[in-house]
Amino acid sequence: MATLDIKDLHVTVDTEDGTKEILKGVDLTIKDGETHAIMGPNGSGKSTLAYSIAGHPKYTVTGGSVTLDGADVLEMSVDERARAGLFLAMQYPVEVPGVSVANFLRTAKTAIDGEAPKLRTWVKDVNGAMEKLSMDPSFSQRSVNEGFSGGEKKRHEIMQLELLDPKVAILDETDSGLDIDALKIVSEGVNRFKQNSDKGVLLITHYTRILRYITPDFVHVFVDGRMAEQGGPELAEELESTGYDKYVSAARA
Ligand SMILES: Nc1ncnc2c1ncn2[C@@H]1O[C@H](COP(=O)(O)OP(=O)(O)OP(=O)(O)O)[C@@H](O)[C@H]1O
Repeated sequence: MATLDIKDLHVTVDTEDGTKEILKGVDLTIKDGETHAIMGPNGSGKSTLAYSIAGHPKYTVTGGSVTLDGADVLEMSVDERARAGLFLAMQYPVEVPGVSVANFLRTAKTAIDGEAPKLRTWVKDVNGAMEKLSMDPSFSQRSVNEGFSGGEKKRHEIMQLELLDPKVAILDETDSGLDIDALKIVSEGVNRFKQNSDKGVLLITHYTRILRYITPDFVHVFVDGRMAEQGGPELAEELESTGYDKYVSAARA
C-alpha cells in the first residue's frame, strides 16, 4: 500500500527580502498505482512542493500535513522519509566527487533497507538495471554526477528508482535535457516502476512530451503555489495548445 496525502500544505522560504510564502495551500492525494503529473508555469512552486515533501531544510512548512500511509512525513528526518519509501529525483542533482555510482547506490540501499544487500545479488541487480537503461558498465565506476551529461544524470536517477524500490517516486523535470532515445529509455524505466500496482508516481514537468510515454492518471495545473485545475491526460494536451494564461489570470483575479 502507498498513499501519499498532502493537505493544505503551506511552505515558506527565507529570501534576502524576507520570508516568502511559496506554497499557499496544496491538496493532493496519490493512491496506490496512480501517476499524477504536475504542470505549471516557471516559478509557480512545483519544485518547492517536491523539495518540501522530501524534507529539504531550505523550506519551512508553516501549515498543513503530509502523510505516507498515515505516517506523518513532516515529523520525519530526510533519511526517515527515504526509509519510509519516498524517493525524490531532483532537477539539479549534486556532484559527489570521489564516490562511485556503485558505492553511492549500495550505501543508499543499505541505509534504506537497514542492512547491506548481498554483494553477489547486488552486483547482478546493478548490472541488470544498467542494461535495461542501455548504460555502459563503466558508468558504475564514475563519480556521482561528476561530468554527467543531462541524459546520464536522468538515467542515473532512474537506476536509483529501480534499485531502491521506493513506494512513491517524485520525479522533478525528468524530461529536461533528454534526447528522444534517452526520453524513451527513461520513460520505460518509470513505466516498469509503475507497473507495480502498489507504487505511486508524482511527475513534475513543463512539457507534455514525456506524458506521451508515461501516461498519467491525473494532470494538475499548478499556479502561484496552488492547484488551479485537475483533469485526466487530455488536460495536458489542452495545455500544450492553450498554455497557462487562463489559469494565471484566474489566480491573479
Ligand atoms: N531558496 C529560495 N530563495 C528564494 N526564492 C526561492 C527559493 N526557492 C524557491 N524560491 C522562489 O519560489 C518560487 C517557486 O520556485 P520553484 O522552483 O518551486 O518553482 P517551479 O514551479 O519549480 O519553477 P520552474 O518551473 O522554473 O522549475 C520562485 O519564485 C522562486 O524564485
